[in-house]
Amino acid sequence: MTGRVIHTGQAIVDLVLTVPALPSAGGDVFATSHEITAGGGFNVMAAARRDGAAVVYPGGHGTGRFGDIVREAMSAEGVEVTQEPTTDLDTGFSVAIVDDDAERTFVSTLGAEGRLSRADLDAVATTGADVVYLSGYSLFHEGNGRVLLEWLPTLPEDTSVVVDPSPLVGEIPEERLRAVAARANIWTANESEARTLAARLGQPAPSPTVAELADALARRLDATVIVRANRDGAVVAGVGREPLRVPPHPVEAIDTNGAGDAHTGVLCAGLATGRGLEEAVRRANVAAAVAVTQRGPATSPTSAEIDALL
Ligand SMILES: Nc1ncnc2c1ncn2[C@@H]1O[C@H](COP(=O)(O)OP(=O)(O)OP(=O)(O)O)[C@@H](O)[C@H]1O
Ligand SMILES: Cc1ncc(CO)c(N)n1
Repeated sequence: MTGRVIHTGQAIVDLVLTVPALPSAGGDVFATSHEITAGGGFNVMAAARRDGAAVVYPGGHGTGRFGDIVREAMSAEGVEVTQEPTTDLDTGFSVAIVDDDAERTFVSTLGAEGRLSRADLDAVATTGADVVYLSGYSLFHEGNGRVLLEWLPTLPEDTSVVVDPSPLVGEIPEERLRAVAARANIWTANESEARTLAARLGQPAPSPTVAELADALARRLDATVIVRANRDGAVVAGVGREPLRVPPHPVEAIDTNGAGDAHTGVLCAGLATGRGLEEAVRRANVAAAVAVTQRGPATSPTSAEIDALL
């Protein structure tokens, strides 16, 4: 059965500034280049669309220049946008400062995206074939997070709920993580955030290998856990199964930004279009590998490109 990817994150604008080095606090520097693009959760949606899934965006989007940018980008990728634009607010944005080592520093603010309501989510009429994607950016946002946590228990039993808890900023109470865990089927995180998550859940540190980390998290969360391990590919773990290492697609990385979003988008697309978990992760590794060979955030390949490389 084919379902849709219901993306409950936020489509916001990225203001990307490339600098030789970050100035210290109070300092000044000229950017060597700049770019204004749709970003944030849009990258996940674009990746899922390109791998052939129907994608629904129930989140907010504003009226103004930034709202126009994200709407145009979502329309170009064929994302179904269910809300009308918010009339009294523009779309939010991230200022992303990229230094010479491609290290990114983000400061983000939500506009219309910060006003998710229960009615917005109910309007999607999620079915058991659909895959719901949740990210830390919305789960740990005060207003949106509360609405999402109230909505999760109302989902059909068969709906897969995929959580990327990034960013695990600040003091996220363990009870909030537990409330998400009560409904989430699949957690996916990069290695450093998987370690942070394990620590928040009381996992005694240090957990030596990625496979052991994924396995420990799967038990703690009572769910399938995927740990993205950069140039080592990914590990899939679950309760009652041996952790499985899914090898990387070997490439020469140029810009790793957006690899995680491409990975998660293609993972969700695979599950929504009826692929098995392992196959979905294999495809996600290929898509993320292609994404790191190109500069920019929404650089995920099409289904045909992934098929050709598998
Ligand atoms: N150098 C590489 N070669 C091959 N595949 C890679 C490489 N770097 C990343 N990948 C692929 O991209 C996936 C996600 O990368 P990573 O583990 O860095 O996640 P992330 O930290 O969430 O990414 P991001 O840089 O977008 O935050 C990996 O699981 C892997 O499949
Ligand atoms: C999925 C995702 N990635 C990145 C950001 C930061 O802009 C966001 N809001 N959502």
